[in-house]
Amino acid sequence: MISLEQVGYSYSGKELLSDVSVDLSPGSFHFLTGPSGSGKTTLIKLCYGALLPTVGRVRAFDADLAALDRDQTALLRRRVGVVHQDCRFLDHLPLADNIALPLIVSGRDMGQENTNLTDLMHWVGLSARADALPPELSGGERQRAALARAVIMSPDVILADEPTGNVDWDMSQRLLKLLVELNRMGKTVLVASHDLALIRAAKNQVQARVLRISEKRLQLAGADL
Ligand SMILES: Nc1ncnc2c1ncn2[C@@H]1O[C@H](COP(=O)(O)OP(=O)(O)OP(=O)(O)O)[C@@H](O)[C@H]1O
Repeated sequence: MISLEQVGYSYSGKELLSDVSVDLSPGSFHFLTGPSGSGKTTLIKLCYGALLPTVGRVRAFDADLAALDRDQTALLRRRVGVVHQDCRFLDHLPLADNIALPLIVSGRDMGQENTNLTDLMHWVGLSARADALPPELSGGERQRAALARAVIMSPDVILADEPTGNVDWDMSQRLLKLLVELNRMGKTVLVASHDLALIRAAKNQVQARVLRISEKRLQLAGADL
C-alpha cells in the first residue's frame, strides 16, 4: 500500500530521519513509537506526500509520490485517511458538517451520503452530538470526531497521529477498539503513539508490528514492549 524505501529527511541542514525503509502492506496494523521530537509526525507526513523525502523514495498504491502532479496527489490523498495530532475543526460549523467536510469538498452528493454520515456518527458514538460546535466537545469526543472525519471517504489506509492524546485510559481503549475494527474491515492502519501501555494492551486485540524511531532510524521494537 505504502512503502518507504531508504528514506531520509532533513530540514535546515539537520537530518531527522535516515535510511528508513518500511512497507505498510494491505490489511497490516503498525504502531509507530519513539521519543517526542524523534520524527513520528514527519514520517506520517512522508507516507501521504505532505512532505517529500530528502533522499530515498515513497511509493503509495504503486505510484512514486515525488512524481505525482497536484491532481494525482489530491486523488491519492482521498485513499488515505489522516487523524491529525491536533484534531483541527472549523469552530463555527456543527460537528456533523465538520465530519462531512471531506465529502462536501470532493463534490459528493450529500443527499446520497447522509446515511453514511449517520452510520459513521453512530459508530463513533457521537449521534447525539451532531449539532454541537467543536468548542463544546470534550477531548474524547474531538478524538472520535477526528477519526470519523478521517474515514468518511472510505480510505484504504488510516494514518493516526497520537489519536489517544489527552484522553483517559477508558477513552483511549475505546479509540483503539475503533482502529482495530477498521483494520478488521481490511484497512491498513498506522498509529503513532508514545503510549506504551496502549500498545501493550493492543497486543491482545490485533496482530500489530511495533516500529520505533531511535536516533533517526526506524527499528522493529522487540519483546521489551
Ligand atoms: N521542515 C521542518 N522545519 C523545521 N523543523 C522541523 C521540520 N520538520 C520537522 N521539524 C522538527 O523536527 C522534530 C521532529 O518533529 P515531529 O513532529 O516529526 O516529531 P514527533 O516524534 O512526532 O514528536 P511528538 O511526539 O512530540 O509529536 C521537531 O522538533 C520539529 O519541529
